[in-house]
Amino acid sequence: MLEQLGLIGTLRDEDQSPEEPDSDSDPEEQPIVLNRKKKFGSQTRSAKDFNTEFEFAERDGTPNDDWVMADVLKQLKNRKTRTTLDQKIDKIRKKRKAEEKSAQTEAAGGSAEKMEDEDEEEDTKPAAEELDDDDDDDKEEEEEDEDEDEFDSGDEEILTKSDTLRDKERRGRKRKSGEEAPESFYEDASQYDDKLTFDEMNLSRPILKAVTALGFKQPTPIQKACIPIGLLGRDLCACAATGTGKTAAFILPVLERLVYKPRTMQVTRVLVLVPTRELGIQVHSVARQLAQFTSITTCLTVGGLDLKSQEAALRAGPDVLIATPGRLIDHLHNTPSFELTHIEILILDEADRMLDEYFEEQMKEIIRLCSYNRQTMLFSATMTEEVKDLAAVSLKQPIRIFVNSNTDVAPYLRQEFVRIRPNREGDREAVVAALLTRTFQDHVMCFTQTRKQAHRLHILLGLMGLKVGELHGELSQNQRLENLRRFKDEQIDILVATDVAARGLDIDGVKTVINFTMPSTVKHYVHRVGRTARAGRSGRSVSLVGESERKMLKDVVKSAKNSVKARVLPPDVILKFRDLITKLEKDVEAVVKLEREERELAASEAKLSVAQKRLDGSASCDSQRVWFQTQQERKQSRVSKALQEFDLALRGKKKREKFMKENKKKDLTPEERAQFEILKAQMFAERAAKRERKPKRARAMPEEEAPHTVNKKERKGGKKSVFDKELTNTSSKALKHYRAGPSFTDRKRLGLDRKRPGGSRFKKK
Ligand SMILES: Nc1ncnc2c1ncn2[C@@H]1O[C@H](COP(=O)(O)OP(=O)(O)OP(=O)(O)O)[C@@H](O)[C@H]1O
Repeated sequence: MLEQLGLIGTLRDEDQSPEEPDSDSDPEEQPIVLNRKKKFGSQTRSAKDFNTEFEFAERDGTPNDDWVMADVLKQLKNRKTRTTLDQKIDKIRKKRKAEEKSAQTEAAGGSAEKMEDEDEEEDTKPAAEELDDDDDDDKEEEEEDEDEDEFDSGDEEILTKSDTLRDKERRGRKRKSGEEAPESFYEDASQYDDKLTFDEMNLSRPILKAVTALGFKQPTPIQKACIPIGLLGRDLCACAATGTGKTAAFILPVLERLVYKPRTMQVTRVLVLVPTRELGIQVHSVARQLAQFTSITTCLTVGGLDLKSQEAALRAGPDVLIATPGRLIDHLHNTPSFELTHIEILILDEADRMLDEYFEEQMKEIIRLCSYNRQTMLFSATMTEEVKDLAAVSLKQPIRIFVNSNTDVAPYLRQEFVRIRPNREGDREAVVAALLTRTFQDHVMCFTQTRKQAHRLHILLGLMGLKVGELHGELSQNQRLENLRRFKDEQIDILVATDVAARGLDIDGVKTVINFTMPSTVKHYVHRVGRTARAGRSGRSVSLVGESERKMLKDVVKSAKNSVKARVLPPDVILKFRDLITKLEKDVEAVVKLEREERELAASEAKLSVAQKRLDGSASCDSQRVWFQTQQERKQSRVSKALQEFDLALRGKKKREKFMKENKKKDLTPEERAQFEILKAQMFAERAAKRERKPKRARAMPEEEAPHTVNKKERKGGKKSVFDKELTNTSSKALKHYRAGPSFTDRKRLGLDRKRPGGSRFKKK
């Protein structure tokens, strides 16, 4: 079977024969076995990953954060659409059903001979009607179940080589990564007191009370390692697998320090930066819940929520501010009296993302505005070079806490792959539809590379009668939060999302993550699949892997600690779903048309209302906000960045160029659509690789304070240093500054004599 699949050969070693499947039984009925040697259960869990006595998943009831969410929802702008996408999908489905019914009645009126013919046709029809019709009869359901058994019991194969080999590779890698992190810079504190309890952490009563209210019985390893160090006020750089409680690991010491050292002024003392709005809302919710029995105030400042109420909240000087970079900078420029000079603690959640190219300019600006004498803490499940680079310039004697390696997936995750055969790229939608209708019916997150594909999958699966929602950057904030809420509340079974939902989101009970295409990097993969198997629970990921994505699969297999499996769908099932999708294509178009019409109507209504207001003389003449980058500039820089990426991805790759050119204008076939998704991921990966090779530019403090970070290439090369810039800056302000020499604060900071050589600048007359 595996040879037929040809998976092992290219994945690992040509000569290596595949191992036998470990189980013939139905995986749905059995607890998921993640490691063939270690059976699932507390007795045999790897001591490395978790303490055997540690009951992560057990809590005293589910904490309720509705009260926190209610406050957030108040900040939403109420932009209503006429009808939701689901209503449109429903409308088209009903229309189609009615058409089918009338066709059937017409056919029933025909001759007996004709009827026989049609019956035969029905038999050859795919699971189509069985699948998309809610009123399936029992017989059909039975057939489905049989299919399911057949599929589940025999079709899984093990892909990976023995664990020993992987261990060897890991040891090799560890040694390597040890070399990458010179001890001179990082003090390593990855070892922690495994027996430490919350009570022994010197946390004050109101905080311990909140910990209990959240149902946390014991700290997780990353919490045991980070909380004591965070409390000491030390800078740290922490890495632990997804879903292992990093949020509380940084919130708890922060709150304790605020309780211990009460405020003397009404100023913001803690800043937590996150990459996405939803993550901001989530972190804010955790912070509020953990601070609920203290007088500590928190504030959320993320895009998509009401600016005015955020401004008012910021002016009050909340103790803890949780923000996304863009919105924060907007406030820094436009909210009078709001500044970061009093920030005592800066936290970057998803630090590698916060410090990558995308946020580079904004982060430089923010770090520059923060007080220098602060504690800085970096957290992520995937700490990388960029982090080390910025850590080198903005952390002071940092402590490195790596509870997991940066490619480790969640400990109880079972990883599976479905091979997409060459020239069968167009099967992806069919495979996903088959998986979602037959095997993974609820609590599923499905990731796509593009918003367009996410939207299409939503429509397609919706037309098949599944309860689906989507989450990506093209939706309004209302829609994003509403879809997330519906998924959390189990009103929808499947959430189709782009990478905007890949990091940090903690959605209770996600059982399965499906990757429509492999993400662009292993890092992205780790975060995507990290939406399941959280807080000590088990979960499963299923990734569709085509020819061009094998390299990525190979990387994932290499870093996997547990066996990685190949899931095989019977070809006839795929065929049936493919036919079904072809049949539904018209309906997809009809839904898209409804959407377009509604959009056009809304646009012309908006124009009308603006014109009306102008006529009435009531058009708003609000003063324009000042942008860090104006909307136009941001747009321009995005376009030029996209062009650069595109250029980079196509350079020397004629095939791609041809493909992109040919397919830009016409409607894409399923194959082309899938190919486009993969290309997008590849382009992203290439850009990331290029970035890796590029000398890093982020400099958060003067060079002399981080001498070991000065890049040799930069010194030699044409790149201008801060020094060069200073020499060539001839603005009157700069000249005055140089004539006067270092300021009092600079002298103090650099340990120079506090008095200027020539006495005071302002001599008494
Ligand atoms: N000590 C604890 N005991 C039980 N549950 C906990 C504990 N600490 C955190 N949790 C729960 O674990 C889940 C995951 O936590 P969190 O979202 O902080 O993970 P994370 O490590 O930040 O993940 P990611 O890398 O995906 O951002 C949350 O539901 C949280 O409430």
